[in-house]
Amino acid sequence: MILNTLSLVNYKNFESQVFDFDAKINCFVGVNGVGKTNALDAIYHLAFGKSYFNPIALQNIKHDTEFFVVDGNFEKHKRTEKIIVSLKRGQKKIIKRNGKAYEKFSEHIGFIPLVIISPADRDLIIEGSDTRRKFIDSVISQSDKTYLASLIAYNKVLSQRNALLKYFALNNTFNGDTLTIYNEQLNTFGNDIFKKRDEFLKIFIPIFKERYQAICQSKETIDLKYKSDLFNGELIHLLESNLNKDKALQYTSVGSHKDDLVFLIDKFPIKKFGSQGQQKSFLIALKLAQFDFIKQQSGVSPILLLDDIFDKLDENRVAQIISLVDDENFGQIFISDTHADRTENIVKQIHQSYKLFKL
Ligand SMILES: Nc1ncnc2c1ncn2[C@@H]1O[C@H](COP(=O)(O)OP(=O)(O)OP(=O)(O)O)[C@@H](O)[C@H]1O
Repeated sequence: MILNTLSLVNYKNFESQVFDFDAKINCFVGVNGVGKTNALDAIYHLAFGKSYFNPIALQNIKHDTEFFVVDGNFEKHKRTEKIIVSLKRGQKKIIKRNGKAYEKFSEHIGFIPLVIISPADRDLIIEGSDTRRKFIDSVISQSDKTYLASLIAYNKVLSQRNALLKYFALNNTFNGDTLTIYNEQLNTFGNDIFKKRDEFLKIFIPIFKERYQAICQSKETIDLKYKSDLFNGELIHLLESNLNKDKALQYTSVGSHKDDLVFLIDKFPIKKFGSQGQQKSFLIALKLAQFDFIKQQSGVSPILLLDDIFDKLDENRVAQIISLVDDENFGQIFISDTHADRTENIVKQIHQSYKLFKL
């Protein structure tokens, strides 16, 4: 998977910009606030139809302008694929592949395999469990369309069940029949989600551990565990046995929407006991494992976006990451960094062609 050219019109701080990329390594360098991350985000936008950093679509349009257009020419399986994402104020976002607009954006997900490593990944460690579920979900749904469908269906039934529990409490009433229907539906979709998350993590965790050990050279041990209510039994039974609690809380307190990932370093939570460099190494390992998994599933090397990853890492860890990128069959890589010299020195050590874009 290669992005050959990228053209931006009114995308964040870019008024009009065209990039002609190298097939291997591309570096955006420049001072703070010049648009390095925005350039990476534009590439992310082409793969996922949305920004990685700013979920409010309208805020990605350049201030005081009416629309943005992000236009990329990719090469996949030796074919040219033109992806255009555009948004005009007051209208719906449009994603086109080779001139044809998608009816459902979810159909596009996975078409451009891409992994981003960014300082914003820290949210995976410090924020709530929904951030970690979104991470698992985004990895699985890049290679499994039915997973995304189960997830959407599960969330729909979940909000209906929660609304019903609220209605019961508000009107001091109860109707077990409607609840049973929701329980059965949640059970079907929830079991499917649990099975897929479990299967995915059984493959993913060993890859992740290997990646971490390669970066830190076995100085510390880390672990990643899947936590789910569904390890304690079928969801339908859990929903039944928690009914009184759910009625009191007025929401569904068990199920796949409570799943989490536990991150440990030397058996303790990394959030509290990991140093900044260890946390960063953990997140990079997580994302590199995501890269490996997607590559394994799709047979295509995802595009790798490395946003500001060299800060806070010691020379050894940077060297390890470089040798990983050098040794193995990585595809195209985009790097952003404030230090042009540092970046150039680093990429020179990788025996691949590169282009440096001074913004
Ligand atoms: N909708 C928008 N319209 C205009 N400018 C925007 C918009 N959204 C963000 N910006 C500008 O983009 C700039 C930030 O760009 P970006 O995050 O890409 O910087 P960077 O080069 O990665 O900086 P750093 O080195 O600090 O990480 C800011 O100046 C911000 O005001």
